[in-house]
Amino acid sequence: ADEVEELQIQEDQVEQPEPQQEILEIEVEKLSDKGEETDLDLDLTGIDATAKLGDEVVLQVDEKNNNIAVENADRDLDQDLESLEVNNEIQNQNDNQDIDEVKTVLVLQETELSFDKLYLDGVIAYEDQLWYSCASKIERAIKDYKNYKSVLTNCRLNCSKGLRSYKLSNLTVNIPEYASYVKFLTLADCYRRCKNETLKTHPKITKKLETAFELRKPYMYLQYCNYKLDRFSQAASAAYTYYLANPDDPDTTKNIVFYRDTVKVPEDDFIDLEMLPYKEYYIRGLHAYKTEQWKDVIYWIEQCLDDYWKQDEKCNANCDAHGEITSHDFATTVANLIIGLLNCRIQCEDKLSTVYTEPIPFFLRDLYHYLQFSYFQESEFEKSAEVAETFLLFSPSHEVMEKNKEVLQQKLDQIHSEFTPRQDGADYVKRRQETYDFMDFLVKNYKYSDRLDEFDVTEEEQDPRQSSEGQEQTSSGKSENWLDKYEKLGMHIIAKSGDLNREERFVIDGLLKENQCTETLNLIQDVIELPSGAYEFNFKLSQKKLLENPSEEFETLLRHLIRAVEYIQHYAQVYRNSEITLFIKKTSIICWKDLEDPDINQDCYPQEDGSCIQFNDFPDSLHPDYFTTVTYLNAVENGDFQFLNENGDVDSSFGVKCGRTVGFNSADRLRVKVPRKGAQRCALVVRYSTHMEDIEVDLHELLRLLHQVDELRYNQTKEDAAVVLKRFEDKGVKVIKTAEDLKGEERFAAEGLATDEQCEILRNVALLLLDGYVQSYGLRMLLERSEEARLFVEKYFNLTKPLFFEYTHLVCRTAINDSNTDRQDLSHPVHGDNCILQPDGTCTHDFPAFTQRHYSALLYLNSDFEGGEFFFAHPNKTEQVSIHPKCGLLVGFNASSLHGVKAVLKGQRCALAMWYTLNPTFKEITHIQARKLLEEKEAQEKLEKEHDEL
Ligand SMILES: O=C(O)CCC(=O)C(=O)O
Ligand SMILES: [Fe+2]
Repeated sequence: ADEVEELQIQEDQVEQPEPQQEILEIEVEKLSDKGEETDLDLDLTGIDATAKLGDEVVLQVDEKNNNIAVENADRDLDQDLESLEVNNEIQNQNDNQDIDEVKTVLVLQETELSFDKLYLDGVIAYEDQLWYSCASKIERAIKDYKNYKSVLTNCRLNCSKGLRSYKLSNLTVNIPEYASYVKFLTLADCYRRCKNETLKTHPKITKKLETAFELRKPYMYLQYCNYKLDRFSQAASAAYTYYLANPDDPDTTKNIVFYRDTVKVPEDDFIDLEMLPYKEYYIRGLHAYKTEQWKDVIYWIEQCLDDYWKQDEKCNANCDAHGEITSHDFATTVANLIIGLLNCRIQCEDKLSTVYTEPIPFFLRDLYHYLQFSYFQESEFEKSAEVAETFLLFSPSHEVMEKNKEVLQQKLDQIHSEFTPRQDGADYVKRRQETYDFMDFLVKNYKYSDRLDEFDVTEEEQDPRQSSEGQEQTSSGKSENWLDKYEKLGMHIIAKSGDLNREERFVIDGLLKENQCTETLNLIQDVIELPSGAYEFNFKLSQKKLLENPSEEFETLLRHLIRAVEYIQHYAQVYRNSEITLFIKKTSIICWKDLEDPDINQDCYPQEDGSCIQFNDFPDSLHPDYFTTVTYLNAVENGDFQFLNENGDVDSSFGVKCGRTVGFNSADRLRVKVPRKGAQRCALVVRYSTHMEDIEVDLHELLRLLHQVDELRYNQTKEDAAVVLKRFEDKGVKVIKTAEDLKGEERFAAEGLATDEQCEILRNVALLLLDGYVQSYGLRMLLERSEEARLFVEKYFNLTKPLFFEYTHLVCRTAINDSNTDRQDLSHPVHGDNCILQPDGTCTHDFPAFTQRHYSALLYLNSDFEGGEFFFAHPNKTEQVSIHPKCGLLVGFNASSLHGVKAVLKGQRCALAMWYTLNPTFKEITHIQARKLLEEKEAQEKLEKEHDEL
């Protein structure tokens, strides 16, 4: 009995890893089906030539009358015939063959049709609406591309492992310099030969074509052509496959929803057609884990690991093709190629950790955790110990695993002995470490002098048109472009590295707006005091608060904070102009207040991270792996930030204010001036590392929590669209213009969303807002009407995900001069609300556009003015249809629709303008705050009223 109990207790001590979950983020809209159905329905007798390359095709003389075959005969076959060898010989090479069974056989030879040509043909077939041909060509293109890629990879692997013979291996040279070249020459020769011998086709590839395949573009065509062929599960899988590589593409998410909700393709039929085996095993393993089928977990996760190593080897081998040639100088070119190669190898782990659309943190390491736990459950303690030890190579002294290890040591009676980790895992960790160290060294000692090479540019001049469209560019071009964009958004750089003596330092203004600072300061009510006397708020604390007291305001504030952090991270990354990713290592808000205890802080230097250190404790040199940004949240007199030099003297110093951001190496010397009595000096401090394993777990955990909060809230508020729309109808809301009337998709105009009285109140609110004073009934009206409008848009467009306010404002436009009524200019030029209209008429959804805005609506408040028509526009900015506003009229549309407002000629035009988003990260905070304010005001007014009545 003793033993049983012991077992119980120990098992409880073993903690389980949290399974990662990925939930499809899907936007909703109907599948846009361009034009009428145009399927041919010719009743002809065709030949079935639906075979793939390499198949034998027997000419069938039976009647077949499906239009697929017709289409095939029509076009597909004609084209293929050029590359077919018609093998009319009777198949009698084999003497034993019975003559009666002889058939005429067409052999499709694997000849010239390579993926480049197939893809092009597929696209042409798509344009010609030859759906069958399109689908089959694209499928073949994809297959050929896969084959092509795998040949290249295998050649690389086989050559580097010496599995192929080298023709050049007899080459002997005596000059040492030449000897060092021989290795590369033999490898290159082997690779070239291998390719020529094994490639079945000889595609002509351009960078553009390769990118198209890497971004899974062929699946976009495959999806549509299969859809037209009514092959819905195949179409759904193609759409899903495309989505995974392009999760931000709104059309694809729409399509997925269409297949899922309208066509009712079962969830399991959405298959990632590019899925690598280990990912599938991982998913199975995780499923088993959730259902506590330990044997299955072991089986699948072991399989997963096996295949992972193979894919990792391939990923590493393919990095050979990663370098960029940026110089004419031999040694510089080789050095740059090596850096490109290492960089690429470092990214393999991230790449392979992406099972869905985002890398799963600690993917590889946690495979060992799943195994460790499952082996334990199956009482295979030795194996459990082995994988525990392997896990610890990835994260030495990981608390949970250390505990588990102790349990295992007791179980196995090996109290003080170490276990032996797995060889493959150990090798991996070692190689990874070496690669990191190598790269670190290079970054420190070689790459840092990068800017010295600025004149060594061999690239062609960029086509300026291309660069404005955000095409691929050299890394330096890219960041300059970004900095320009940031500058346009009001993020003004006030001091850069040149001014600040140290390479990485910068100071910018305008990273946060005044209200963002105020909001963020509102967050920091629960803080912890640090030994230095400073106060800290962090994501760990916020998780706690979110769980204990889940207010929507706090939750939204947190989302805003996370967004701000991501923004700052991006700025820092771009500023450093480094290809090395900065991972967020730790985010905190640090407030220095005047210190009650004057002894603290006497002889140490207060730091932005809330510590206070001795001068001697400053590191001797900068550390290239760590970077810090500090974004101030309030203006403080006498709370300067000071960069110090080697002697501890002030090098440069800055006053602090909301939005000012300082970036510097984490090992840089600096000092914070602690504010005077009564003041507090708060800043958002983000520390970064170039190592992925340093990534802030609390941030991920918080994101997961926020996601859960969303799901929960949403599931509580879901309501059927038809029911809601009926309710609107009963209240007198009527759609007076549909998408068709308004000549575009996802547009409507409805009347009855506000009464004359409500309009009047809102107009007054608009005017009162100018003075910053609104009475509660005005505020209530504003919230009520905007909520009705939001709900109507959500339900009218039949969105299956909730629509959130992103930005709301009341705006009145007044005619400049009432007498001037022949103006032709626009009050608001033609634009899309979430994209930037380019001169060629396309509207690009790029930074700095508000790409998070998915839908827009305007609730008009009056009609007693002249001009001021709202209109939808063509890409060339000419008018499509126009609408004259009136009270209660709601115009709703997809935020990408181009539109404008004509000049107001006479009088004043008032409207409540609203932008909505499907992404809860962008929820409007002021809306939530206004609701809170209203509650407070109403309570106060009630009190006053009671008081009056007394
Ligand atoms: O006021 C209107 O009718 C439209 C305004 C608008 O399009 C905008 O502010 O983006
Ligand atoms: Fe607009």
